[in-house]
Amino acid sequence: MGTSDHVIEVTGLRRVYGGGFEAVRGITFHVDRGEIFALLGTNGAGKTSTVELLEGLAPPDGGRVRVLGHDPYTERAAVRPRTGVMLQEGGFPSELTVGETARMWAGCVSGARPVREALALVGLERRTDVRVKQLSGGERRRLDLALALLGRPEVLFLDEPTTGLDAEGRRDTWELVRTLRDGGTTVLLTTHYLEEAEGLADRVAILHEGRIAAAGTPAEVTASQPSRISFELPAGHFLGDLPPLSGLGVIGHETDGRVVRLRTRTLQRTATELLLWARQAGVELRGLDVRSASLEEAFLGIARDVSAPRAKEQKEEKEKKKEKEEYAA
Ligand SMILES: Nc1ncnc2c1ncn2[C@@H]1O[C@H](COP(=O)(O)OP(=O)(O)OP(=O)(O)O)[C@@H](O)[C@H]1O
Repeated sequence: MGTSDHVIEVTGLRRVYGGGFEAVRGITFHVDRGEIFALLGTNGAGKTSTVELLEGLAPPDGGRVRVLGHDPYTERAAVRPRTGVMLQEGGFPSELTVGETARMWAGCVSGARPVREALALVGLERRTDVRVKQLSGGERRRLDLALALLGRPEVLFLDEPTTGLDAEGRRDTWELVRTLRDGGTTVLLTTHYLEEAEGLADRVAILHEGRIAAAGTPAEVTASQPSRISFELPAGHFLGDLPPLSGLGVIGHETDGRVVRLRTRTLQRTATELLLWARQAGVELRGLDVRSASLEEAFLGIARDVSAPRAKEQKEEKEKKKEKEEYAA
């Protein structure tokens, strides 16, 4: 792996499905040892298509993947024993019990941790004798995770590990992922729970239509989006009574009855000016709420920004085609 601490290295990666559909369109990123890296994106953005290439389940149609310094597809034997994989669909024999399934799996892994320990990590130690088919959806996800952990992997791939889990199950899973990371495991995961990714991931990449639309720490990604301030207009006051909004650094506003919502890229300045005005006017700003953009807002903003020019292009193309057809007729 050279001197680099990049446990996962992805360069110009492409995946094209039969019929020519390009699901992954040249993406580049890396994950360092002991990092939690979250791949986020709307449905169909290309997350699973990417993770499958990292797991060595298919060869890329362009670009390069390295996991622990090896090509996960052509050098599977070198990579597989050091990685743990939790797919979206586990698919193990449903007639076996939890314990039998885990023992069978452990038999295929060298240096496996004790089955009891793996099941205890995910809170399934009391379900050892239950048949897999009798488990709830959330319990199956936990069993998937226990199996991925059996080989004490250095790198863990988790594709939507908390889908189907209740709030407590999700919290426990994230806690476990954090503990594994603190123990030096490198984790690459996908999730639809943006709030949780924000608290958990060291770095994220937002995929949109097969491309990386934004990447960095959650703070870096959210910094590109405006902050928000909302409050209730004091009785007897109107929007026009506030100092000129552009002078406060406000870049957009809306009202809903007496509630005012402001957007700003200079949060401290706008909030300070607003509070100074309130003090001078001797009024209270009820329901005052001041907040930086969340990862969810950044996510929606990015999806909108990337889609808007595409939608415009498509509309123009349609109009041109219509004009041509009318001309031909
Ligand atoms: N085997 C396949 N053949 C053709 N197209 C596929 C195949 N698998 C996935 N796709 C398409 O590739 C695109 C990306 O799919 P992918 O499953 O990677 O997205 P995702 O980001 O994981 O979505 P989700 O959040 O819904 O799981 C989608 O448009 C999907 O329809």
